[in-house]
Amino acid sequence: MELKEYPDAEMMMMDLADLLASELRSCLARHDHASLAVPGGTTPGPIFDSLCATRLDWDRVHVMLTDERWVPESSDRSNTRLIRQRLLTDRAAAAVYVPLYLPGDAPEDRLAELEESLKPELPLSILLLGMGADMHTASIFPGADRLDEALHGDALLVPMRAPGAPEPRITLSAKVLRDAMSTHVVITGTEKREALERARHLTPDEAPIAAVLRNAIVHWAES
Ligand SMILES: O=C(O)[C@H](O)[C@@H](O)[C@H](O)[C@H](O)COP(=O)(O)O
Repeated sequence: MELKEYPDAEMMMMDLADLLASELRSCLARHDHASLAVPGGTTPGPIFDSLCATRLDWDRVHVMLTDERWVPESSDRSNTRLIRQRLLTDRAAAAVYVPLYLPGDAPEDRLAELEESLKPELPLSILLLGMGADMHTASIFPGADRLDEALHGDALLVPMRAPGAPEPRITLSAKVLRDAMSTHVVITGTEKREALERARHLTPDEAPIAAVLRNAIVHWAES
């Protein structure tokens, strides 16, 4: 794992947007398309605000989420809604969106279709992850009902229910996350920095973020 510390979060978000753009450009120079997976939650919005205005061949970029809360897009808990509003806009409106949610009562109802549309995107070219103070990443939560399958199984996508998550989730599995060509984790604040340090000495079953740290660059700013 490599840790990059920044003087402040604003600078970190701008730098990360530039870094993701340059990785996308170099991937597009070698392949006909690039796949970019991004988290939802509260941290990455400013990265999206900057990245969406970047000049690149967005129509060859396939964008998806690392995980989704199983709520309709009209909900303000929807990560799809977040990236439609803040990433798939401006120049990036030309990107191809690969969904991680389809209307249905439960993630299990639409799992097969979602997996089919994900398959051609793998391995992911560029993966950006968030992390919770409980050391979850994507929606792979400690104590989740299908944690073992998400960490150690062959599935690409796993439905999840966890004490720390108010609604059912769907998440890329650790296998998909680990196979990404380039992995960045973005975190802010002292609590998450301490959680990261703890995770480095724990197993993925205790600290799911540990499953992806080996090849990741972690970007951190205090605030
Ligand atoms: O849907 C989600 O919640 C995310 O994709 C999740 O994995 C997120 O990255 C972490 O929970 C951190 O969330 P914050 O950035 O809100 O702290």
